[in-house]
Amino acid sequence: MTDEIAVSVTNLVKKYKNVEVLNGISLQVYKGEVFGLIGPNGAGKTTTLRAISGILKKYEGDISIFGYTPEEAKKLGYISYMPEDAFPYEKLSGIENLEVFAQIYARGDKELEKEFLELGVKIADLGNKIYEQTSIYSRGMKRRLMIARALMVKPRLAILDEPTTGLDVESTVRVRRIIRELPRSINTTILFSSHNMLEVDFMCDRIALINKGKIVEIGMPKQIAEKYNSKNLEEAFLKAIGNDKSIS
Ligand SMILES: Nc1ncnc2c1ncn2[C@@H]1O[C@H](COP(=O)(O)OP(=O)(O)OP(=O)(O)O)[C@@H](O)[C@H]1O
Repeated sequence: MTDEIAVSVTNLVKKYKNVEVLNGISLQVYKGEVFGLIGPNGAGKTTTLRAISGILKKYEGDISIFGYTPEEAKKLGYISYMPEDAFPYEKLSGIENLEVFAQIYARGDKELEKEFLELGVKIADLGNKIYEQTSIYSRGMKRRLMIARALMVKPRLAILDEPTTGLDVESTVRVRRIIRELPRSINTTILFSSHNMLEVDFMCDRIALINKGKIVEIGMPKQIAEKYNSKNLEEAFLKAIGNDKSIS
């Protein structure tokens, strides 16, 4: 991690038919960081990630990705985004799915394409199943393939929307390990979302707690827990939003 800023979001506001779903999000992610955007269902995580990834174009406020607008950064190939509902092409095998993406990102450089593919196979870690059609994959296998696809191209910024949601224990542990360990070796910054406040301690350098379209806290998980004199982030979150009466 360095002091260089990878993502800077200033006063991000998003309205749908005059309803503000993001009301003034500001955050910064440093280069090389694993940064978690954590909050309950409907808090605004996906909307924030879609704006940062250049998919959501209409919003108020400023977003800068390594000094570029999200759309510019996307065109430059700096961003790799995995949506919450990312699915492989079911008619293709796992490796063919990776090949399609490797080709696009390598932009004609055959050596680079090979390098991406090798890394993708390693991250997915699906053994011989990588050669089988993805229609037979379990949910966890599909998710691992999608994460491999997003990370194998060594993007400057990988944005993963709820990478562990709905996975069983084994797949969750594997995915958490990838997110925790890979960025350093491939020089990537990771921004991901989760509504599981208990998993992020292990995964993140820093987190932002988001609720009802607002950031309620930003910092290292341990510091936030300590600030609210809480044994974990879930408890700290409830205290931060003024709902600590529910804790016995
Ligand atoms: N296209 C849309 N039109 C209207 N409202 C929307 C639209 N997309 C999102 N919203 C609303 O914006 C709010 C934030 O949604 P968002 O998907 O960003 O939350 P989230 O934190 O990612 O939730 P989850 O954990 O359930 O995925 C919600 O109230 C949602 O209903």
